[in-house]
Amino acid sequence: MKARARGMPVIVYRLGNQAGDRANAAWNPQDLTLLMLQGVLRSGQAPRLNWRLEFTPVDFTSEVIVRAMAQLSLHAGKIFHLVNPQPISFDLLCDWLSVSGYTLRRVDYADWLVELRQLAEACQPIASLLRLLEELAPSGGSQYFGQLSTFDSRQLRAALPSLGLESGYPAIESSLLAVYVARLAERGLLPRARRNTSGGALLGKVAMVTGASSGIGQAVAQALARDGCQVALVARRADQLEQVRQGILAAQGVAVACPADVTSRAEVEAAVARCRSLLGQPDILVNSAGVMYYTRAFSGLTHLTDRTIDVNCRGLVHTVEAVLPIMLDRGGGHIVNLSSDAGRAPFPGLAVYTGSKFFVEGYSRALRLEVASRGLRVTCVQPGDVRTPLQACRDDADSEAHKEFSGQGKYTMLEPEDVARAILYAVQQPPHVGVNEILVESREAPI
Ligand SMILES: NC(=O)C1=CN([C@@H]2O[C@H](COP(=O)(O)OP(=O)(O)OC[C@H]3O[C@@H](n4cnc5c(N)ncnc54)[C@H](OP(=O)(O)O)[C@@H]3O)[C@@H](O)[C@H]2O)C=CC1
Ligand SMILES: N[C@@H](C=O)C(=O)O
Repeated sequence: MKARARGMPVIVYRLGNQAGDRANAAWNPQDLTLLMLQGVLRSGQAPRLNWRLEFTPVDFTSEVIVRAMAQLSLHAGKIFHLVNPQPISFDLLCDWLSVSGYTLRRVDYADWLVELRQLAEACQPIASLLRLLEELAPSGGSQYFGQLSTFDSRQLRAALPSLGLESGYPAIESSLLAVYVARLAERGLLPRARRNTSGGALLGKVAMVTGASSGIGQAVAQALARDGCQVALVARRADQLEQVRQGILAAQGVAVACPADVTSRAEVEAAVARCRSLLGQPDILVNSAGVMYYTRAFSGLTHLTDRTIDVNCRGLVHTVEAVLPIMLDRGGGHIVNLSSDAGRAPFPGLAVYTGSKFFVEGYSRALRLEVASRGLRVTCVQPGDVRTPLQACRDDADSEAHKEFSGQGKYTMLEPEDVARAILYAVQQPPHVGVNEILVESREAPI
Protein backbone atom coordinates (compact mmCIF):
# COMPACT_ATOMS: atom_id res chain seq x y z
CA MET A 1 0.00 0.00 0.00
CA LYS A 2 2.95 2.29 0.70
CA ALA A 3 4.31 1.57 -2.76
CA ARG A 4 0.93 2.42 -4.23
CA ALA A 5 0.83 5.63 -2.21
CA ARG A 6 4.16 6.57 -3.81
CA GLY A 7 2.69 6.06 -7.27
CA MET A 8 4.07 2.62 -8.04
CA PRO A 9 1.82 0.19 -9.89
CA VAL A 10 0.61 -2.47 -7.47
CA ILE A 11 -1.45 -5.62 -7.87
CA VAL A 12 -2.56 -7.30 -4.66
CA TYR A 13 -2.80 -11.10 -4.61
CA ARG A 14 -4.63 -12.71 -1.70
CA LEU A 15 -3.79 -16.37 -1.69
CA GLY A 16 -5.89 -19.14 -0.22
CA ASN A 17 -4.49 -22.63 0.38
CA GLN A 18 -1.87 -23.54 -2.15
CA ALA A 19 -1.75 -27.15 -3.33
CA GLY A 20 0.83 -28.97 -5.43
CA ASP A 21 1.31 -28.16 -9.09
CA ARG A 22 -0.79 -30.06 -11.62
CA ALA A 23 2.09 -31.93 -13.26
CA ASN A 24 4.11 -33.25 -10.33
CA ALA A 25 2.14 -32.42 -7.18
CA ALA A 26 5.20 -30.61 -5.76
CA TRP A 27 3.59 -29.48 -2.50
CA ASN A 28 4.59 -27.67 0.67
CA PRO A 29 5.15 -30.59 3.09
CA GLN A 30 3.69 -28.60 5.98
CA ASP A 31 0.42 -27.74 4.21
CA LEU A 32 -2.67 -28.77 6.17
CA THR A 33 -4.50 -30.29 3.17
CA LEU A 34 -1.54 -32.49 2.27
CA LEU A 35 -1.00 -33.51 5.89
CA MET A 36 -4.70 -34.34 6.25
CA LEU A 37 -4.52 -36.53 3.14
CA GLN A 38 -1.57 -38.31 4.66
CA GLY A 39 -3.35 -38.65 8.00
CA VAL A 40 -6.43 -40.18 6.36
CA LEU A 41 -4.61 -42.57 4.06
CA ARG A 42 -1.94 -43.65 6.54
CA SER A 43 -4.54 -44.38 9.21
CA GLY A 44 -7.06 -45.89 6.78
CA GLN A 45 -9.66 -43.82 8.63
CA ALA A 46 -11.86 -40.96 7.49
CA PRO A 47 -12.86 -38.77 10.44
CA ARG A 48 -16.38 -37.35 10.45
CA LEU A 49 -15.67 -33.69 9.82
CA ASN A 50 -17.84 -30.87 8.63
CA TRP A 51 -15.01 -29.43 6.52
CA ARG A 52 -15.31 -27.66 3.20
CA LEU A 53 -11.83 -27.40 1.83
CA GLU A 54 -10.49 -25.19 -0.89
CA PHE A 55 -7.13 -25.19 -2.57
CA THR A 56 -5.47 -23.88 -5.71
CA PRO A 57 -2.74 -25.64 -7.69
CA VAL A 58 0.37 -23.55 -7.17
CA ASP A 59 1.25 -23.54 -10.89
CA PHE A 60 -2.04 -21.72 -11.58
CA THR A 61 -1.21 -19.11 -8.97
CA SER A 62 2.25 -18.51 -10.42
CA GLU A 63 0.83 -18.29 -13.96
CA VAL A 64 -1.65 -15.64 -12.82
CA ILE A 65 1.07 -13.61 -11.08
CA VAL A 66 3.57 -13.78 -13.94
CA ARG A 67 0.98 -12.99 -16.63
CA ALA A 68 -0.61 -10.17 -14.68
CA MET A 69 2.81 -8.59 -14.09
CA ALA A 70 3.38 -8.67 -17.83
CA GLN A 71 0.20 -6.62 -18.26
CA LEU A 72 0.74 -4.18 -15.44
CA SER A 73 -1.04 -1.30 -17.10
CA LEU A 74 -4.16 -3.46 -17.46
CA HIS A 75 -4.22 -4.88 -13.95
CA ALA A 76 -2.51 -2.36 -11.66
CA GLY A 77 -4.71 -1.36 -8.76
CA LYS A 78 -6.63 -4.64 -8.76
CA ILE A 79 -7.00 -7.18 -5.98
CA PHE A 80 -6.95 -10.80 -7.07
CA HIS A 81 -8.24 -13.42 -4.66
CA LEU A 82 -6.65 -16.76 -5.44
CA VAL A 83 -9.02 -18.65 -3.22
CA ASN A 84 -10.82 -21.52 -4.91
CA PRO A 85 -14.41 -20.37 -5.47
CA GLN A 86 -15.65 -23.98 -5.52
CA PRO A 87 -14.61 -25.71 -2.30
CA ILE A 88 -15.44 -29.39 -1.90
CA SER A 89 -16.68 -31.23 1.13
CA PHE A 90 -14.28 -33.44 3.03
CA ASP A 91 -16.91 -36.22 2.78
CA LEU A 92 -16.78 -36.03 -1.00
CA LEU A 93 -12.98 -36.18 -0.90
CA CYS A 94 -13.13 -39.30 1.30
CA ASP A 95 -15.74 -40.87 -1.01
CA TRP A 96 -13.44 -40.14 -3.92
CA LEU A 97 -10.51 -41.78 -2.12
CA SER A 98 -12.67 -44.84 -1.43
CA VAL A 99 -13.73 -45.29 -5.04
CA SER A 100 -10.14 -44.71 -6.11
CA GLY A 101 -8.98 -47.82 -4.34
CA TYR A 102 -8.34 -46.83 -0.71
CA THR A 103 -10.13 -48.70 2.04
CA LEU A 104 -11.34 -46.16 4.58
CA ARG A 105 -13.30 -46.59 7.77
CA ARG A 106 -15.50 -43.74 9.01
CA VAL A 107 -14.62 -42.77 12.60
CA ASP A 108 -15.26 -39.94 15.03
CA TYR A 109 -12.71 -37.13 14.95
CA ALA A 110 -11.61 -37.79 18.55
CA ASP A 111 -10.97 -41.49 17.80
CA TRP A 112 -9.00 -40.52 14.73
CA LEU A 113 -6.72 -38.32 16.83
CA VAL A 114 -6.04 -41.27 19.12
CA GLU A 115 -5.06 -43.36 16.06
CA LEU A 116 -2.86 -40.56 14.72
CA ARG A 117 -1.00 -40.32 18.04
CA GLN A 118 -0.09 -43.97 17.73
CA LEU A 119 1.14 -43.52 14.17
CA ALA A 120 3.04 -40.30 14.91
CA GLU A 121 6.07 -41.99 16.46
CA ALA A 122 6.94 -43.77 13.27
CA CYS A 123 5.69 -41.24 10.76
CA GLN A 124 7.02 -37.68 10.57
CA PRO A 125 4.15 -36.15 8.54
CA ILE A 126 1.61 -37.47 11.05
CA ALA A 127 3.59 -35.88 13.89
CA SER A 128 3.53 -32.59 11.92
CA LEU A 129 -0.21 -32.95 11.36
CA LEU A 130 -0.84 -33.44 15.07
CA ARG A 131 1.23 -30.38 15.91
CA LEU A 132 -0.70 -28.32 13.38
CA LEU A 133 -4.05 -29.55 14.63
CA GLU A 134 -3.05 -28.69 18.20
CA GLU A 135 -2.18 -25.19 17.02
CA LEU A 136 -5.35 -24.69 15.00
CA ALA A 137 -7.76 -26.45 17.32
CA PRO A 138 -6.06 -26.47 20.73
CA SER A 139 -9.07 -27.90 22.53
CA GLY A 140 -8.84 -31.06 20.41
CA GLY A 141 -12.21 -30.41 18.85
CA SER A 142 -13.01 -30.17 15.17
CA GLN A 143 -14.62 -26.69 15.28
CA TYR A 144 -11.76 -25.16 13.29
CA PHE A 145 -12.84 -27.11 10.21
CA GLY A 146 -16.32 -25.62 10.25
CA GLN A 147 -14.96 -22.18 9.38
CA LEU A 148 -14.54 -21.34 5.73
CA SER A 149 -14.11 -17.81 4.51
CA THR A 150 -15.17 -17.15 0.97
CA PHE A 151 -13.79 -14.32 -1.09
CA ASP A 152 -15.08 -12.37 -4.01
CA SER A 153 -13.20 -13.81 -6.98
CA ARG A 154 -15.16 -11.87 -9.63
CA GLN A 155 -12.28 -9.54 -10.42
CA LEU A 156 -9.92 -12.43 -11.03
CA ARG A 157 -12.52 -14.39 -13.04
CA ALA A 158 -13.10 -11.39 -15.26
CA ALA A 159 -9.34 -11.00 -15.82
CA LEU A 160 -8.58 -14.66 -16.64
CA PRO A 161 -9.36 -14.47 -20.40
CA SER A 162 -7.10 -11.44 -20.84
CA LEU A 163 -4.39 -13.37 -18.96
CA GLY A 164 -4.72 -16.20 -21.51
CA LEU A 165 -6.21 -18.51 -18.88
CA GLU A 166 -9.53 -19.11 -20.64
CA SER A 167 -10.09 -22.50 -19.03
CA GLY A 168 -10.82 -20.65 -15.79
CA TYR A 169 -10.09 -21.38 -12.17
CA PRO A 170 -8.95 -25.00 -11.70
CA ALA A 171 -11.82 -27.05 -10.29
CA ILE A 172 -11.15 -29.55 -7.52
CA GLU A 173 -12.34 -32.54 -9.49
CA SER A 174 -11.60 -36.19 -10.03
CA SER A 175 -8.92 -35.72 -12.71
CA LEU A 176 -6.92 -33.27 -10.55
CA LEU A 177 -7.21 -35.44 -7.44
CA ALA A 178 -6.10 -38.49 -9.46
CA VAL A 179 -2.90 -36.72 -10.57
CA TYR A 180 -2.16 -35.59 -7.01
CA VAL A 181 -2.66 -38.99 -5.44
CA ALA A 182 -0.71 -40.82 -8.15
CA ARG A 183 2.29 -38.46 -8.04
CA LEU A 184 2.37 -38.34 -4.23
CA ALA A 185 2.18 -42.14 -4.05
CA GLU A 186 5.04 -42.45 -6.56
CA ARG A 187 7.17 -40.35 -4.20
CA GLY A 188 6.15 -42.46 -1.20
CA LEU A 189 4.27 -39.56 0.41
CA LEU A 190 0.98 -41.46 0.27
CA PRO A 191 0.27 -45.18 0.25
CA ARG A 192 -0.59 -46.65 -3.14
CA ALA A 193 -4.22 -47.27 -4.05
CA ARG A 194 -5.61 -50.74 -4.68
CA ARG A 195 -6.06 -50.83 -8.43
CA ASN A 196 -9.18 -51.94 -10.23
CA THR A 197 -8.02 -55.36 -11.33
CA SER A 198 -11.09 -56.31 -13.30
CA GLY A 199 -9.38 -55.24 -16.54
CA GLY A 200 -11.56 -55.63 -19.60
CA ALA A 201 -12.37 -53.82 -22.80
CA LEU A 202 -13.94 -50.83 -21.05
CA LEU A 203 -11.14 -50.14 -18.58
CA GLY A 204 -10.93 -46.42 -17.81
CA LYS A 205 -14.47 -45.63 -18.95
CA VAL A 206 -17.08 -44.11 -16.69
CA ALA A 207 -20.68 -45.33 -16.94
CA MET A 208 -23.79 -43.99 -15.29
CA VAL A 209 -26.61 -46.52 -14.92
CA THR A 210 -30.08 -45.55 -13.78
CA GLY A 211 -32.33 -48.21 -12.27
CA ALA A 212 -29.17 -49.83 -10.91
CA SER A 213 -30.82 -50.98 -7.68
CA SER A 214 -32.69 -53.85 -9.35
CA GLY A 215 -33.23 -56.08 -12.37
CA ILE A 216 -31.71 -55.09 -15.69
CA GLY A 217 -29.98 -51.93 -14.41
CA GLN A 218 -28.27 -53.90 -11.66
CA ALA A 219 -27.11 -56.62 -14.08
CA VAL A 220 -25.85 -54.00 -16.56
CA ALA A 221 -23.94 -52.14 -13.82
CA GLN A 222 -22.29 -55.39 -12.70
CA ALA A 223 -21.40 -56.39 -16.26
CA LEU A 224 -19.94 -52.97 -17.07
CA ALA A 225 -17.87 -53.02 -13.86
CA ARG A 226 -16.59 -56.53 -14.67
CA ASP A 227 -15.49 -55.15 -18.00
CA GLY A 228 -13.48 -52.35 -16.39
CA CYS A 229 -15.94 -49.46 -16.27
CA GLN A 230 -16.22 -47.31 -13.18
CA VAL A 231 -19.92 -47.18 -12.55
CA ALA A 232 -22.19 -44.55 -10.99
CA LEU A 233 -25.30 -46.32 -9.67
CA VAL A 234 -28.51 -44.30 -9.76
CA ALA A 235 -31.91 -45.15 -8.27
CA ARG A 236 -34.00 -44.02 -5.31
CA ARG A 237 -33.25 -46.80 -2.79
CA ALA A 238 -29.87 -45.95 -1.27
CA ASP A 239 -29.71 -49.20 0.73
CA GLN A 240 -30.19 -51.32 -2.41
CA LEU A 241 -27.60 -49.28 -4.27
CA GLU A 242 -25.15 -49.81 -1.43
CA GLN A 243 -25.63 -53.58 -1.70
CA VAL A 244 -24.98 -53.49 -5.43
CA ARG A 245 -21.93 -51.30 -4.85
CA GLN A 246 -20.53 -53.68 -2.23
CA GLY A 247 -20.97 -56.59 -4.67
CA ILE A 248 -19.03 -54.71 -7.35
CA LEU A 249 -16.26 -53.76 -4.89
CA ALA A 250 -15.99 -57.39 -3.75
CA ALA A 251 -15.41 -58.35 -7.39
CA GLN A 252 -12.56 -55.80 -7.58
CA GLY A 253 -14.64 -53.28 -9.53
CA VAL A 254 -15.25 -49.59 -8.92
CA ALA A 255 -18.72 -48.20 -8.24
CA VAL A 256 -20.27 -45.30 -6.44
CA ALA A 257 -23.85 -44.84 -5.33
CA CYS A 258 -25.62 -41.69 -6.53
CA PRO A 259 -29.14 -41.93 -5.10
CA ALA A 260 -31.67 -39.92 -7.09
CA ASP A 261 -35.27 -39.91 -8.21
CA VAL A 262 -35.10 -39.50 -11.98
CA THR A 263 -38.40 -37.60 -12.01
CA SER A 264 -36.58 -34.73 -10.29
CA ARG A 265 -34.30 -32.77 -12.59
CA ALA A 266 -32.42 -31.34 -9.60
CA GLU A 267 -31.71 -34.79 -8.15
CA VAL A 268 -30.53 -36.07 -11.52
CA GLU A 269 -28.21 -33.09 -11.92
CA ALA A 270 -26.82 -33.67 -8.42
CA ALA A 271 -26.22 -37.34 -9.28
CA VAL A 272 -24.35 -36.38 -12.44
CA ALA A 273 -22.27 -33.86 -10.45
CA ARG A 274 -21.43 -36.57 -7.90
CA CYS A 275 -20.43 -38.94 -10.69
CA ARG A 276 -18.17 -36.27 -12.21
CA SER A 277 -16.54 -35.47 -8.88
CA LEU A 278 -15.94 -39.05 -7.86
CA LEU A 279 -15.33 -40.90 -11.12
CA GLY A 280 -15.06 -38.32 -13.89
CA GLN A 281 -17.21 -37.43 -16.89
CA PRO A 282 -19.60 -40.20 -17.94
CA ASP A 283 -18.67 -41.92 -21.22
CA ILE A 284 -21.73 -44.16 -21.14
CA LEU A 285 -25.25 -43.53 -19.87
CA VAL A 286 -27.62 -46.47 -19.51
CA ASN A 287 -31.21 -45.44 -18.81
CA SER A 288 -32.82 -48.43 -17.16
CA ALA A 289 -35.00 -46.76 -14.52
CA GLY A 290 -38.57 -47.59 -15.40
CA VAL A 291 -41.94 -48.80 -14.17
CA MET A 292 -44.61 -51.00 -15.74
CA TYR A 293 -48.13 -51.55 -14.39
CA TYR A 294 -50.64 -53.79 -16.12
CA THR A 295 -53.68 -51.49 -16.34
CA ARG A 296 -56.23 -51.27 -19.09
CA ALA A 297 -56.70 -47.76 -20.40
CA PHE A 298 -60.27 -47.67 -19.02
CA SER A 299 -59.37 -48.88 -15.51
CA GLY A 300 -59.11 -45.31 -14.16
CA LEU A 301 -55.82 -45.92 -12.31
CA THR A 302 -54.59 -42.46 -13.17
CA HIS A 303 -51.86 -42.35 -10.51
CA LEU A 304 -50.19 -45.29 -12.26
CA THR A 305 -50.46 -43.77 -15.71
CA ASP A 306 -48.99 -40.48 -14.40
CA ARG A 307 -46.16 -42.37 -12.75
CA THR A 308 -45.42 -44.33 -15.92
CA ILE A 309 -45.13 -41.15 -17.95
CA ASP A 310 -43.11 -39.38 -15.23
CA VAL A 311 -40.50 -42.12 -14.82
CA ASN A 312 -40.31 -43.70 -18.29
CA CYS A 313 -40.52 -40.49 -20.33
CA ARG A 314 -39.64 -37.46 -18.21
CA GLY A 315 -37.08 -39.30 -16.08
CA LEU A 316 -35.23 -40.56 -19.14
CA VAL A 317 -35.17 -37.11 -20.72
CA HIS A 318 -33.86 -35.62 -17.46
CA THR A 319 -30.82 -37.91 -17.41
CA VAL A 320 -30.13 -37.50 -21.11
CA GLU A 321 -30.31 -33.72 -20.82
CA ALA A 322 -28.02 -33.75 -17.78
CA VAL A 323 -25.22 -35.69 -19.52
CA LEU A 324 -25.60 -34.40 -23.09
CA PRO A 325 -23.67 -31.14 -22.61
CA ILE A 326 -20.76 -33.12 -21.13
CA MET A 327 -20.72 -35.64 -23.97
CA LEU A 328 -21.10 -32.99 -26.66
CA ASP A 329 -18.29 -31.00 -25.12
CA ARG A 330 -15.99 -34.00 -25.32
CA GLY A 331 -17.23 -35.06 -28.75
CA GLY A 332 -18.04 -38.58 -27.63
CA GLY A 333 -20.34 -40.71 -25.52
CA HIS A 334 -22.85 -43.52 -25.70
CA ILE A 335 -26.46 -43.31 -24.52
CA VAL A 336 -28.29 -46.61 -24.12
CA ASN A 337 -32.02 -46.36 -23.54
CA LEU A 338 -34.07 -49.27 -22.25
CA SER A 339 -37.06 -49.34 -24.51
CA SER A 340 -38.97 -52.63 -24.79
CA ASP A 341 -40.54 -54.88 -27.39
CA ALA A 342 -43.49 -52.71 -26.36
CA GLY A 343 -41.59 -49.93 -28.11
CA ARG A 344 -42.08 -51.81 -31.37
CA ALA A 345 -45.51 -53.35 -30.98
CA PRO A 346 -48.57 -52.60 -28.86
CA PHE A 347 -49.35 -54.77 -25.85
CA PRO A 348 -52.88 -54.94 -24.42
CA GLY A 349 -53.10 -54.13 -20.73
CA LEU A 350 -50.12 -51.84 -21.22
CA ALA A 351 -51.44 -48.97 -23.30
CA VAL A 352 -49.69 -46.20 -21.39
CA TYR A 353 -46.55 -48.30 -20.93
CA THR A 354 -46.54 -49.05 -24.66
CA GLY A 355 -46.97 -45.33 -25.32
CA SER A 356 -44.08 -44.53 -22.99
CA LYS A 357 -41.80 -46.93 -24.86
CA PHE A 358 -42.91 -45.57 -28.25
CA PHE A 359 -41.85 -42.22 -26.79
CA VAL A 360 -38.44 -43.68 -25.87
CA GLU A 361 -38.08 -44.98 -29.44
CA GLY A 362 -39.09 -41.73 -31.12
CA TYR A 363 -37.02 -39.61 -28.78
CA SER A 364 -33.94 -41.82 -29.18
CA ARG A 365 -34.19 -41.88 -32.97
CA ALA A 366 -34.49 -38.10 -33.26
CA LEU A 367 -31.71 -37.64 -30.69
CA ARG A 368 -29.44 -39.97 -32.68
CA LEU A 369 -29.97 -37.88 -35.81
CA GLU A 370 -29.09 -34.72 -33.89
CA VAL A 371 -25.91 -35.96 -32.19
CA ALA A 372 -24.42 -38.70 -34.40
CA SER A 373 -22.30 -36.23 -36.35
CA ARG A 374 -20.91 -34.92 -33.05
CA GLY A 375 -19.46 -38.28 -32.03
CA LEU A 376 -22.31 -39.63 -29.90
CA ARG A 377 -24.06 -42.98 -30.21
CA VAL A 378 -27.63 -43.73 -29.16
CA THR A 379 -28.78 -47.31 -28.75
CA CYS A 380 -32.31 -48.49 -28.03
CA VAL A 381 -32.55 -51.89 -26.40
CA GLN A 382 -35.89 -53.62 -26.78
CA PRO A 383 -36.20 -56.58 -24.43
CA GLY A 384 -39.14 -58.93 -24.33
CA ASP A 385 -40.25 -60.16 -20.91
CA VAL A 386 -37.40 -60.33 -18.41
CA ARG A 387 -37.64 -62.01 -15.01
CA THR A 388 -37.40 -58.97 -12.70
CA PRO A 389 -39.58 -57.31 -10.01
CA LEU A 390 -41.07 -55.13 -12.78
CA GLN A 391 -43.21 -58.07 -13.86
CA ALA A 392 -44.96 -58.41 -10.49
CA CYS A 393 -48.51 -57.19 -10.00
CA ARG A 394 -48.69 -54.30 -7.54
CA ASP A 395 -51.50 -54.34 -4.99
CA ASP A 396 -52.97 -51.16 -6.44
CA ALA A 397 -52.72 -52.24 -10.10
CA ASP A 398 -55.31 -53.88 -12.35
CA SER A 399 -54.95 -57.52 -11.28
CA GLU A 400 -57.30 -58.80 -13.97
CA ALA A 401 -55.22 -57.16 -16.67
CA HIS A 402 -52.11 -58.70 -15.11
CA LYS A 403 -53.69 -62.15 -15.11
CA GLU A 404 -54.90 -61.91 -18.66
CA PHE A 405 -51.98 -60.21 -20.37
CA SER A 406 -48.80 -60.82 -18.38
CA GLY A 407 -46.40 -63.42 -19.76
CA GLN A 408 -45.63 -64.78 -16.29
CA GLY A 409 -45.77 -68.57 -16.16
CA LYS A 410 -46.58 -68.80 -19.88
CA TYR A 411 -43.02 -69.19 -21.26
CA THR A 412 -39.38 -68.92 -20.21
CA MET A 413 -38.56 -65.29 -19.65
CA LEU A 414 -35.19 -63.67 -20.31
CA GLU A 415 -32.82 -63.13 -17.39
CA PRO A 416 -31.46 -59.59 -16.69
CA GLU A 417 -27.99 -60.86 -17.63
CA ASP A 418 -29.27 -61.71 -21.14
CA VAL A 419 -30.09 -58.03 -21.64
CA ALA A 420 -26.80 -56.93 -20.04
CA ARG A 421 -24.87 -59.00 -22.61
CA ALA A 422 -26.71 -57.26 -25.44
CA ILE A 423 -25.84 -53.86 -23.97
CA LEU A 424 -22.21 -54.82 -23.49
CA TYR A 425 -22.08 -55.82 -27.15
CA ALA A 426 -23.35 -52.38 -28.19
CA VAL A 427 -20.96 -50.35 -26.01
CA GLN A 428 -17.89 -52.41 -26.92
CA GLN A 429 -18.06 -51.66 -30.65
CA PRO A 430 -15.41 -49.42 -32.23
CA PRO A 431 -16.42 -45.74 -32.26
CA HIS A 432 -17.48 -45.72 -35.94
CA VAL A 433 -20.06 -48.48 -35.35
CA GLY A 434 -23.54 -47.58 -34.16
CA VAL A 435 -25.65 -50.44 -32.87
CA ASN A 436 -28.85 -48.48 -33.07
CA GLU A 437 -31.43 -51.05 -31.98
CA ILE A 438 -31.36 -54.44 -30.34
CA LEU A 439 -34.53 -56.52 -30.07
CA VAL A 440 -33.84 -59.33 -27.61
CA GLU A 441 -36.69 -61.65 -26.68
CA SER A 442 -37.51 -64.96 -25.19
CA ARG A 443 -37.20 -67.47 -28.07
CA GLU A 444 -40.63 -68.83 -27.20
CA ALA A 445 -42.37 -65.44 -27.33
CA PRO A 446 -41.47 -63.46 -30.45
CA ILE A 447 -43.61 -60.44 -31.30
N1 LIG B 1 -38.50 -56.66 -17.04
C1 LIG B 1 -38.96 -56.63 -18.25
O1 LIG B 1 -39.66 -57.54 -18.70
C2 LIG B 1 -38.61 -55.53 -19.18
C3 LIG B 1 -38.14 -54.34 -18.75
N2 LIG B 1 -37.88 -53.34 -19.66
C4 LIG B 1 -37.41 -52.04 -19.22
O2 LIG B 1 -36.18 -52.19 -18.55
C5 LIG B 1 -36.04 -51.21 -17.55
C6 LIG B 1 -35.64 -51.85 -16.25
O3 LIG B 1 -36.65 -52.72 -15.82
P1 LIG B 1 -36.41 -53.90 -14.80
O4 LIG B 1 -35.01 -53.98 -14.47
O5 LIG B 1 -37.09 -55.05 -15.35
O6 LIG B 1 -37.27 -53.37 -13.57
P2 LIG B 1 -37.01 -53.39 -12.00
O7 LIG B 1 -38.32 -53.13 -11.38
O8 LIG B 1 -36.26 -54.59 -11.60
O9 LIG B 1 -36.08 -52.11 -11.81
C7 LIG B 1 -36.55 -50.83 -12.05
C8 LIG B 1 -35.50 -49.86 -11.63
O10 LIG B 1 -35.95 -48.55 -11.86
C9 LIG B 1 -35.71 -47.76 -10.71
N3 LIG B 1 -36.66 -46.66 -10.61
C10 LIG B 1 -38.00 -46.72 -10.65
N4 LIG B 1 -38.52 -45.50 -10.47
C11 LIG B 1 -37.47 -44.66 -10.33
C12 LIG B 1 -37.35 -43.27 -10.09
N5 LIG B 1 -38.41 -42.48 -9.99
N6 LIG B 1 -36.12 -42.75 -9.98
C13 LIG B 1 -35.02 -43.52 -10.06
N7 LIG B 1 -35.07 -44.83 -10.30
C14 LIG B 1 -36.28 -45.39 -10.41
C15 LIG B 1 -35.84 -48.73 -9.55
O11 LIG B 1 -35.09 -48.29 -8.44
P3 LIG B 1 -35.69 -47.60 -7.10
O12 LIG B 1 -36.98 -48.26 -6.82
O13 LIG B 1 -34.62 -47.90 -6.10
O14 LIG B 1 -35.79 -46.17 -7.40
C16 LIG B 1 -35.18 -49.95 -10.14
O15 LIG B 1 -33.80 -49.89 -9.97
C17 LIG B 1 -37.35 -50.45 -17.52
O16 LIG B 1 -37.21 -49.27 -18.26
C18 LIG B 1 -38.32 -51.38 -18.20
O17 LIG B 1 -39.37 -50.71 -18.82
C19 LIG B 1 -38.10 -53.51 -20.99
C20 LIG B 1 -38.56 -54.68 -21.44
C21 LIG B 1 -38.84 -55.78 -20.60
N1 LIG C 1 -42.10 -57.17 -22.68
C1 LIG C 1 -42.60 -55.89 -22.43
C2 LIG C 1 -44.03 -55.86 -22.25
O1 LIG C 1 -44.72 -56.74 -21.92
C3 LIG C 1 -41.96 -55.29 -21.20
O2 LIG C 1 -41.93 -55.96 -20.17
O3 LIG C 1 -41.50 -54.17 -21.32
